[in-house]
Amino acid sequence: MSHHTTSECLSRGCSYSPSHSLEYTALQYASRKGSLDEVRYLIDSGADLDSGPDPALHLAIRRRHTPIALMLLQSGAEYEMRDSHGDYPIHIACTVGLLDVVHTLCALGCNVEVPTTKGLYPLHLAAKNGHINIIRCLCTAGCNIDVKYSDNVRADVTAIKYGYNDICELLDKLRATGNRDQFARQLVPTSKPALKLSLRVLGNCGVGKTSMVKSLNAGLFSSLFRRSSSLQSNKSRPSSPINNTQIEMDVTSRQNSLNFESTANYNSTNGIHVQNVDISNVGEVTVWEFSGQENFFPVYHHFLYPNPHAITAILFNLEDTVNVQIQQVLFWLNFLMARQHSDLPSYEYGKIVLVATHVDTTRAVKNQQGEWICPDAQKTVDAVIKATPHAFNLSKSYLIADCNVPASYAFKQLKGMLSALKQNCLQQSVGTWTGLLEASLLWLAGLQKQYEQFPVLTREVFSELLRAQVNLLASDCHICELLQQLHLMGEVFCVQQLVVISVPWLGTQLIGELFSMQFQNQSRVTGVYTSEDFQAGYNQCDALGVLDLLRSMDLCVRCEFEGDVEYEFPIYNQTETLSGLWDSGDPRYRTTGACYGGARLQTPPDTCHLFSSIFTHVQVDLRKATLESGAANETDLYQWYRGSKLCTSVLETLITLHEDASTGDEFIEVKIRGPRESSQYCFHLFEQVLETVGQALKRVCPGLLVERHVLSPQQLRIHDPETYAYEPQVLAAAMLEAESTLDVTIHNAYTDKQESIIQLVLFDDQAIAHNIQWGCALKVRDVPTPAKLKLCGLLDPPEPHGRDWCVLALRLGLSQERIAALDSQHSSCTMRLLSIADCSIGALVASLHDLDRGDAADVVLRSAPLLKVVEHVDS
Ligand SMILES: Nc1nc2c(ncn2[C@@H]2O[C@H](COP(=O)(O)OP(=O)(O)OP(=O)(O)O)[C@@H](O)[C@H]2O)c(=O)[nH]1
Repeated sequence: MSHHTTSECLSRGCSYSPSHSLEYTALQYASRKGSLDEVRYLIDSGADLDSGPDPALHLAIRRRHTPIALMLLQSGAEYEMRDSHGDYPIHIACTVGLLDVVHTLCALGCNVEVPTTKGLYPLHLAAKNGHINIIRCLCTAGCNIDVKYSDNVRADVTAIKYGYNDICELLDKLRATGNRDQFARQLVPTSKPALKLSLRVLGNCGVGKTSMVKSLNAGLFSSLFRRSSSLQSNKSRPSSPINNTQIEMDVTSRQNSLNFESTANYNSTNGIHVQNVDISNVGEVTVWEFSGQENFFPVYHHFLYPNPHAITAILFNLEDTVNVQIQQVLFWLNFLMARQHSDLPSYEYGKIVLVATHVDTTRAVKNQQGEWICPDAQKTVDAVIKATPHAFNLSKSYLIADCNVPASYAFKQLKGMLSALKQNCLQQSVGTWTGLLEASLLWLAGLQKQYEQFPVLTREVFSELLRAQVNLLASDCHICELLQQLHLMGEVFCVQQLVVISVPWLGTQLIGELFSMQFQNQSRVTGVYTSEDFQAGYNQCDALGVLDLLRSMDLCVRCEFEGDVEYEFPIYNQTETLSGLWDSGDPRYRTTGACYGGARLQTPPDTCHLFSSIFTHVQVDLRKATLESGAANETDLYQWYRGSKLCTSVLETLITLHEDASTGDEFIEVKIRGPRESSQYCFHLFEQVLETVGQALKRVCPGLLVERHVLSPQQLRIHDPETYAYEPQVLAAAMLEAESTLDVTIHNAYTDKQESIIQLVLFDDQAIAHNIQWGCALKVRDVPTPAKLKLCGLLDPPEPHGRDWCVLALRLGLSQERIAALDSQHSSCTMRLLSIADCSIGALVASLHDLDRGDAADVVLRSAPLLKVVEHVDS
């Protein structure tokens, strides 16, 4: 131990050990050194946990190795024992400030009122070192707050002496209120689960989301009333929004079928309508109704977080053609799955249920139970299930409803599903109800009134208020857990450092207004606001607060130019593309040897329209990255509607969103150019921009599968309006087959010429090859998780000819025992297999081909990374 640590320790109150003179056991050594693996191994091999005089536990805590200390405690290490300095573990933990360890010690029932040999109590030690959360923990565990140090000093006095007034104040208040026991009891977890179900309702405009929620909300009497009102609304309802002529067109034009605009003949929901609905036999359910209007989609990922207590309903209208129904449902299913982390087990997101609506206006008939029989609905559901084998949480059973009739079979079924989910959750007893949660729920109702105007607090203010008004002893950990529970229940919405205490306000008054068509039509075309401008446009509450919240939700970026602060909202940017943005006549890029390169990011062929709701987030991240890189970099970023241009000294990069008018397919194009001899620079900037774009896509849509197609540099150089894009699976297959990757050349179908891999991705500079690793040589773990999930859909189901995951495992050299051992971890066998397979991507593809699973091989080839930039190795 160094001299420095010695004096530090002495001043902090716990003792100093001349440890090098002691003889340690292996466990003591490993614990002191902080080697978790060694400690685990030694514990497993039966090492004596408590050999002294300085036991492993004491040593680990002194060196602040929390995980080791916790492991030793879990394994039964003795904690009521002094070390060579006369300290108990609790003394050391209170001195150095290991809250988790103190927490665990208290939970194990350790004595919190034992003094050190110098007469200091744990409370004094924590007070002296300013660990207020540990003070809370000790008080919760029942320690005497009036206990006096040997010179007759109380802990609050110690705190004052060392300048920790907050601790003194806490102890004073505790003494004054006399509610300490009640506070402590509130923090004790009960066996009752913290459970409130959520129902998320998604679908295009006018499919019946609002009507369904209203019916769900209707009591017996109002339900009688709703039936008659619905008849009226049907009468007044003009012909269905999509008429027959349009249906004919839909077969060729996917865009038309994915019409996200609402027709004017009903009141379309704006934003996200969040409400509590009390359902008989189920109890309170938070219902989230997501508007079908496209302008709101960019915020939905914030609300589609993992929640095993949720059911998500996707509605579709039976008045549409089957084709349109399928496309709409697939859109929403892909939209949802894109927002799920593919590596989380699917139950984390709850079940997805399809609901066919408007059955009353079709020619469907009812059976004796009152259940609708509708072949069209069946066709749609079958097609959707077939197209998405990897949607593991999609329920096979679906509902058919007239959304305006609450007392019908479909609603009974829906309530049955919610009730079954509740039973299921109760059995698994997820989450723990505490008195604190209960008290907080009551308290929140009052707080919402108090902050009605702008119901947003920082976590810090929330904690302060909660402690002042609910529970003085709630530690940061308690509050963190409480906020997670409240967030999951839909009672609050936490984003970064902010807590929104009224979720309905957030969904309707804030998002519903600010991103409505009406507001967007009046917004500034550049999307750039000063806080005063913003206040003028939205005067319901303080602009700075709102801007802070929107910034936390990544909807705008705060930019400071020479002391002036502006907020950029790519979501409002309606600026047209500037002409001359990518001027073919620019002399810098006309010389021979000028560098050109580009890529097209696409979602898989069977998906469409997933990028529009994300692209503004790409623009947010591009702005942030530009600000972070600093002005020193001579970097300028121009942004317009669906496009950005980055100018970095001599290089130009264009990032644009395109939609193929004939198919509705979308892609993000990234193009770069630089003068001659800038290949290295181009290559690295290009990869960096792709990384930024990729990160933004991942942030919003962690489950989105993105393919990287390569644009022909030959054609980019001559500004050919129709540039050929090489498909990733073609490139990857060619590279796999070639003896040497650098020799690969590929045929350009537009120009009928060959282009080499060096030209395609290395800016015609072979030297760059030293800085990269080719995709096929990467390991299976580098396959993006969404692609792995897709493989699960293909390889999990047992195959009569054994062409499934079992045989794949054998081919990859994984023994039977290994596979069997894996069975207990993940829900999908393929996912387990891919998580441990240590072979290259190329080997995986080869094995899949050997198994005659071209479909699975294709998924890998399309989505595997093309290359990976490795640490700069100078050639
Ligand atoms: N006949 C019939 N009409 C329905 C049914 N469901 C909804 N409607 C009618 O269709 C219109 C639109 O329904 P909403 O429930 O408002 O649609 P929505 O899905 O909430 O639409 P947005 O709020 O725009 O996202 C209303 O006039 C409803 O009365 C149904 O099952 N049968």
